[in-house]
Amino acid sequence: MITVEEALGHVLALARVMPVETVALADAAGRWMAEPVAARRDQPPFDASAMDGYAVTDEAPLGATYTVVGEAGAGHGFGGRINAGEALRIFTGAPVPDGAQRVVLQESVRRDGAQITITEASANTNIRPRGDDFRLGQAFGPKRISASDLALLAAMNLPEVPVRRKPEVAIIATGDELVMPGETPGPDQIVASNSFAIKALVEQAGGRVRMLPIARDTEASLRAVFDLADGADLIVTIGGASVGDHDVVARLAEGMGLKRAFYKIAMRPGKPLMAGMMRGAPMLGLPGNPVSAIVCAHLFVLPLVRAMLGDPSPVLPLRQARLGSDVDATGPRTHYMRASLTMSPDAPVVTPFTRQDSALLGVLAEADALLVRPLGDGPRRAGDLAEYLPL
Ligand SMILES: Nc1nc2c(c(=O)[nH]1)N[C@H]1C(S)=C(S)[C@@H](COP(=O)(O)OP(=O)(O)OC[C@H]3O[C@@H](n4cnc5c(N)ncnc54)[C@H](O)[C@@H]3O)O[C@H]1N2
Ligand code: MOO
Repeated sequence: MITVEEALGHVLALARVMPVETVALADAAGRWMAEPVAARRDQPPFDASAMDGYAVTDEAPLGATYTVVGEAGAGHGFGGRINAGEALRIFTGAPVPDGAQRVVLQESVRRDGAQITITEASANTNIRPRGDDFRLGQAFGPKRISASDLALLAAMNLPEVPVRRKPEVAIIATGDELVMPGETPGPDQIVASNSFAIKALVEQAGGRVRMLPIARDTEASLRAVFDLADGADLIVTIGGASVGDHDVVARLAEGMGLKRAFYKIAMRPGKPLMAGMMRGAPMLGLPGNPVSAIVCAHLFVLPLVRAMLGDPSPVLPLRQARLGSDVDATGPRTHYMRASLTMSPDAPVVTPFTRQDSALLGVLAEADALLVRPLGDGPRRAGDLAEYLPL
């Protein structure tokens, strides 16, 4: 068995960065920019007023008076220049006229006809200089595009963005015992669950999912479903990964050309994970136990998807917290314990649940974090520092 770190290295080595496509800005949220983009203009494109008030040519000392000579609004500049003793009525976002040194707030003047008098002096110029936000040609990205990034790209006048094509992940649940949610299970059957969590995780990471029909534990059925995965960028199977007589995924995948990178990891849950290249696409064979499959998706599927999207840091760093309870020594496998996370004044506190069976979806749904107990670690006391992965 190899360690989680070694396995991650092998998994990331399977990644090929996705090709580039161009999408409209309105469709770019959450996509991965493929290359830096350059601003097509200065922002603001002119010295702009930050307030509603009057533009004047000096420091507007208390008691100074000016004659109002015209008006500028957002989208409607004055066009001319102002001279000493003159003021321009100006509104937020309007171009500041040539000659102006500051904009006095309208609350800080008294107006009589065309005459204004300063009633409150201020050191603020209330002018946003041209290019204060960004400059023509200024580079931005590449990164995953957030809501704020969309606004910035729009302001840069970039109607389209080059992004990485979303990797398509084929998900194959396997097992004679499985039916889809909403169907009526036979007496020996259960409802397939893991694939829904894994689909959601892949989509959150920026991939898309081809959800394939459940494969039965026969060579013919698995072969047929594998054929449906043709053309996917990543194949994820669930179940049939262990040593049982009906665990046919590994055997069949190898018969179909899987070039295995590894099989079995020193981790709990998730020991019988398998990875390799199959028909030109990376394949991850996840164990069937629901929590094992979902933990493996967090630890391996998501970093692989992120690497395919060009994320330079596809593996999320572990975080530190204080243990909320004593924990036993770990055995020969790194234990990813389902845990709750609470806040205390100095540090977060991570407390593992008592029940850690890898079949318990109810416990997983309660969990905020996976407490990472390194393999071979001794017993630890409440209050000791420990590492966790947020869920
Ligand atoms: N003799 C041994 N038995 C087992 C070992 C072992 O080392 N020696 N490893 C155990 C571990 S650890 C795990 S994890 C499981 C993994 O087994 P498989 O990957 O072969 O998974 P299955 O046998 O197909 O299923 C296990 C369990 O999970 C349920 N399952 C499967 N797929 C789904 C799904 N899509 N949704 C919900 N539940 C699913 C399935 O019904 C089984 O109950 O093997 C141990 N055994
Ligand atoms: O590794 Mo299994 O995934 O412990 O339940």
